Amino acid sequence: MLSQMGMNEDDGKQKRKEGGKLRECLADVNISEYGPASVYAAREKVSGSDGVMAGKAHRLSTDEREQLLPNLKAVGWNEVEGRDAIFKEFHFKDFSRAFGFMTRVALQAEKLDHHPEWFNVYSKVHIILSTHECAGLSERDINLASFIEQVAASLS
Ligand SMILES: C[C@H](O)[C@H](O)[C@H]1CNC2=NC(N)=NC(=O)C2=N1
Repeated sequence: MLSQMGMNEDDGKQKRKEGGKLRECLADVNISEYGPASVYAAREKVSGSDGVMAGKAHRLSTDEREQLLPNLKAVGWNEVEGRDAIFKEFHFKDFSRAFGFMTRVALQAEKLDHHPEWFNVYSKVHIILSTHECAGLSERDINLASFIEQVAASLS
């Protein structure tokens, strides 16, 4: 089977080892905490009667930006030219850690109902955050960026 895929026995062992690393990266992720029930419960908790997330995301004011953006810029986030959004490129030791990072962020994004725009190639992850509903940066982006920084720090 391995030879059909152009791999030898050692390659197979390496792939199995890397797969184990991915499982390691996710070992402390409590999936049940992010299960569908808790996702909808979380939305229920914050959404109004019409099911929309409470507090429509408003674009950050100038004062809010002056207060909130410097901390993110200090850890490598940058404003996107020509768009009201922020961007950061993350580098990990290998694909397993990069994908473990994305998995944890994805689960939280689903729980918050606020999702990143992202690109992954092997150990690199590019993330852009902006709020589609207000076509710009909102507090939801700041909150998600803060969560993303915590996960990245735990996998560095
Ligand atoms: C229907 C769904 O709740 C909305 O489309 C959510 C989903 N995730 C989202 N993610 C982002 N980044 N911005 C949004 O406005 C947004 N809206």
